[in-house]
Amino acid sequence: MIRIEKLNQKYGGTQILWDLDLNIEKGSCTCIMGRNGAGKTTLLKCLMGLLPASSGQILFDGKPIQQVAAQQRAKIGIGYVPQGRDIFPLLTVEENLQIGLPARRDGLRKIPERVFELFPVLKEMLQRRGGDLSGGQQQQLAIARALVIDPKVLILDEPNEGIQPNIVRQIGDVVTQLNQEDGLTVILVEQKLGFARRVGREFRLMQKGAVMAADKMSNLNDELIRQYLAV
Ligand SMILES: Nc1ncnc2c1ncn2[C@@H]1O[C@H](COP(=O)(O)OP(=O)(O)OP(=O)(O)O)[C@@H](O)[C@H]1O
Repeated sequence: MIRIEKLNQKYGGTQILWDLDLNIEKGSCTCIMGRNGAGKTTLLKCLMGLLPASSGQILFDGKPIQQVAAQQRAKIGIGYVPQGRDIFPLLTVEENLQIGLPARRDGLRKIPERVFELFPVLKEMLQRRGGDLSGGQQQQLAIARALVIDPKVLILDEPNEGIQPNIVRQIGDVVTQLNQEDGLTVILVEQKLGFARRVGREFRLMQKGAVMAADKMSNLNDELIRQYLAV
């Protein structure tokens, strides 16, 4: 579904991604892991078109997408939940959710009921301002907003940062449901090993801007953890 080949990215003169290769199969749930500064967020931003790549290829469903503008990538089915959530604090929950509707490929202009099945709290809070929600509720809203576009792939950047444990569990359950019941392909940048193991079915380990190891989550052993994740 997503194939990245020899991707290079630079911030000014500093190269962050180095000939990065990544392959994501349809229906998979993949955790991208690595120490701080390994380039995980930079990779997602390149995938979303929020940062230009200096060279390399990004294929989505077999087609190169580098020329597709960031705002068009939602329309081709890439749902993105950025680090820090980025919901609109002055808009209501309902307005935050409606923003994604024009990007739907099927023309539906109503928030799908599935979103409220997954996040019932949002239904109760439709008229509240986004900025008045708790951090955990804002994260749920950010995920719901990405789902409103009916994505083919859902990309989440550290969805559990600064969120209380019971909401982290709920978010994990929702991601698992989306992947296993709805067949949605999921890519998750995650630092917390426990969450990654519970939710991810595959892993990719990054170091210095490249993917160093890729396998099923059940094969994430102590040696790999020591080499690529331990601080
Ligand atoms: N806007 C920027 N300008 C210059 N350098 C940047 C910028 N954003 C990130 N970097 C650098 O790029 C490198 C990779 O950062 P990135 O955020 O992609 O890493 P990460 O693996 O997501 O780390 P973290 O887990 O800390 O979010 C880091 O060295 C960082 O300092």
